[in-house]
Amino acid sequence: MSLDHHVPTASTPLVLREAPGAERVLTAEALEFVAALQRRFGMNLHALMIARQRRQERNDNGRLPDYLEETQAIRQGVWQAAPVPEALADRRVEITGPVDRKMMINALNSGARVFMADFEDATAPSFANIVAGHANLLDYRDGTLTHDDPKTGKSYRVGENPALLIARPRGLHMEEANVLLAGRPVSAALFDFGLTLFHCGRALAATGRGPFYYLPKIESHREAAFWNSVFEFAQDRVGLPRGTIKATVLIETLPAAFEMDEIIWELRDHIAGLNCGRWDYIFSYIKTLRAHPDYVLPDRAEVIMDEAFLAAYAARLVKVCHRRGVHAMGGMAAQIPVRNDPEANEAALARVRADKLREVRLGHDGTWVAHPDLVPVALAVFDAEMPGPNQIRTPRQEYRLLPEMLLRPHEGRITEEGVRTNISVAIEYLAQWLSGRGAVPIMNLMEDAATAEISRAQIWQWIRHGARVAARDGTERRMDAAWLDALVQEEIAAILGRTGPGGFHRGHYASAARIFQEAATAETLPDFITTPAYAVLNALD
Ligand SMILES: CC(=O)SCCNC(=O)CCNC(=O)[C@H](O)C(C)(C)COP(=O)(O)OP(=O)(O)OC[C@H]1O[C@@H](n2cnc3c(N)ncnc32)[C@H](O)[C@@H]1OP(=O)(O)O
Ligand SMILES: O=CC(=O)O
Ligand SMILES: [Mg+2]
Repeated sequence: MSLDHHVPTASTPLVLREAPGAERVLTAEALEFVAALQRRFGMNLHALMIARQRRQERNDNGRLPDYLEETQAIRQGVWQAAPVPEALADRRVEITGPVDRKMMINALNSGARVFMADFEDATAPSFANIVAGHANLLDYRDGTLTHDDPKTGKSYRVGENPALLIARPRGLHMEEANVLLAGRPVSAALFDFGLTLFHCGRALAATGRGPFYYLPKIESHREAAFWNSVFEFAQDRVGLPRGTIKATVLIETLPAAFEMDEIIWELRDHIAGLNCGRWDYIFSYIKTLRAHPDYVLPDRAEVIMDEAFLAAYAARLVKVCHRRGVHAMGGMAAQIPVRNDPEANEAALARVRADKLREVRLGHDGTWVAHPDLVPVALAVFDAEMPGPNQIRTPRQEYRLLPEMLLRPHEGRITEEGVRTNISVAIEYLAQWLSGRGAVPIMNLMEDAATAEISRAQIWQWIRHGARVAARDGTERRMDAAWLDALVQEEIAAILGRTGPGGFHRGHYASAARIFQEAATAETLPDFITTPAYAVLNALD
């Protein structure tokens, strides 16, 4: 593999690393497109990231999130977004997964209406993974996405009626460290969006099946306006009519939950819906309210969708979406099939079924599943409860969602089991992430970047506020850094016992434990665990 296909100049991006497939993905024209986006929008993005910090400082100084006064007219106005295209009218079950070749084919063939090809929560963003993901999308475009597994002898081909593909680029806070423009890394979000649009946009538009996107981790309507400008610029440049791109915005940060109308308004020509990204949302709740002792959450397992701030947010999302004529998508239950234990498997499926029933009855127009075996489970619920393609026009009793309802914490205990589980999940997940895997089964649950963020943020929050923990021996003790240190050492000993020294080293467990412990004991909660982890991942890649 050589980099001869791309000779850098001062004004073109410099690609620092080789990766299989790069000669097809990182063509001079495609890189020039990414560079054009970066030149035009890089400074705006920088300003938006500073605005995030400023808002967080205000939250840290005692302010609580609230509806914005200056956008009241948008919230109260009678208006709707541009109509959702026919291809997206019925999206009752969407499967998500990393941009791994075999999994993409499995997802496209899963029977779900939509497949979200995820460069974000489900993908560890090594350059190899990212470039391979983009190469897979090129093959999807060309009808050549096939895979022959030498280990199992299984052959994978995309079948008839594949799921509709929606791509999720990385979040606005991420950089692609391996592609520099004028000496600075380009935005990972612009990189992923730019490459997918440049390579696949026109082909998808010609079939009426795209280009469609999920937009992650947006924190404000200004960020939505940013994406809208990116879409307009990008469509003009590749020769697509404005309004061709349709995005579904994940409402997965607490600040964004207060700006749902405004986000739809800013993207009104380019939006198809909002989605309850519940896992990042819980993480964002902890992060946004990190300085406030009254908002400490109980064990992660007790932070459930039908209560407190999560129930209020889901209800608001359905209400706002339907008022504005777009889809209100549900989210991901963490349960996945349990192999070799029929009873545990049935219990997991029952949890997923109950979650999907709650969503469809609340008014959601579709939902997410993490695994092909869960597609029929979710489909059965939505088919039984949702006779039409969606519920956008189904009238519903609406009630006013006050700011305090969107902020109300769950009640429940913090237990030693909860503390130990968070430590174990965070270290195991980070080790897998550093090994190149972004979605992982741990203790029979789907874990990805969002769920792992909750685990590590909870430990930080409990230390910061000296939470009282119900210990195994029946006593109560305060969470502190010294106890965390002892528990991390125990966890490391247990992992070493399981893996042996070679496996421990190869599995990157020491780095994982260090990244986790530093983040959990930092003076200020670090914004994203994937930022320090990315520096390590990129050095390993
Ligand atoms: C918070 C959020 O952002 S949620 C969205 C992001 N997260 C995700 O997308 C998670 C997606 N899910 C997954 O990655 C996986 O299901 C995991 C990691 C949870 C479990 O993976 P595994 O333990 O490997 O699952 P399992 O062994 O049961 O897989 C069985 C088969 O289903 C396939 N499969 C499992 N999940 C998926 C998926 N989401 N998409 C496509 N195929 C899948 C496997 O590749 C495997 O295929 P094969 O039989 O052809 O080899
Ligand atoms: O991206 C989805 C989430 O739950 O986080
Ligand atoms: Mg998320």
